[in-house]
Amino acid sequence: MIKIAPSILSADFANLGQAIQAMDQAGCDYIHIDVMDGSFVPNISFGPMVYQAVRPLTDKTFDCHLMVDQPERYLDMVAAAGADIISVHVEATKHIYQSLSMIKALGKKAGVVLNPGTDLSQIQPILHLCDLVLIMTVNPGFGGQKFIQASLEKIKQLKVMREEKGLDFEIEVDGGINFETGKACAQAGADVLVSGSFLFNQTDWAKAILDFHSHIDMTGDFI
Ligand SMILES: O=C(CO)[C@H](O)[C@H](O)COP(=O)(O)O
Repeated sequence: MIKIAPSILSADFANLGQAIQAMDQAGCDYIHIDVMDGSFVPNISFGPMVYQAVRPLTDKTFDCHLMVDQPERYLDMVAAAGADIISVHVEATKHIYQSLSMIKALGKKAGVVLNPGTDLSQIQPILHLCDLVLIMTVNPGFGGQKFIQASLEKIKQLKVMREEKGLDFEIEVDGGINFETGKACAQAGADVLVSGSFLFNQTDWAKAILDFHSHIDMTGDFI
């Protein structure tokens, strides 16, 4: 079944803990937490100390998206602070093989992320190290942007690559995800939908998560 990962970038920061607990109760699968450094992306968000503060509030998987240059510098810290999946941008490091190996050595699931303009060929040599591949469906840095339709072809190609190589990493998508774009991504091959502004703007989060599932159920071929 498709997994739903609320991006807490769209939460009310004055009540961050409550928002995470409410999404947990609403039935989400992962909690997606963006770490932005103001350099790799033009925005600044949460750091390891925020992970540490909210970690005791839920048992859900913390899905850490590192939007930072030289992510190797932060792997120890986010791992110790409670991240379960740690994803690094292939564009942010000269040493992607080493970064993924370090994440694995820390006992965490390793993910690689591709910006919309990055070709899948960039990650071909390291796919066997990945538990998750995150396809950005907007340019990273901000919530509330429009889904980039060309991402669908990339998701389809990645699914084919996974089958051809006999691998089992999850395919995650992030940016502009609503019921329609989420359904299209699931049809293309996505396993995990990150949703920020659309999900947080719904009045009933539990219903919205169920609705994500029912929208995707309707197609019948990926549940
Ligand atoms: O990584 C991100 C932006 O860089 C996000 O996870 C972002 O929060 C997605 O938000 P939305 O669903 O509103 O597009």
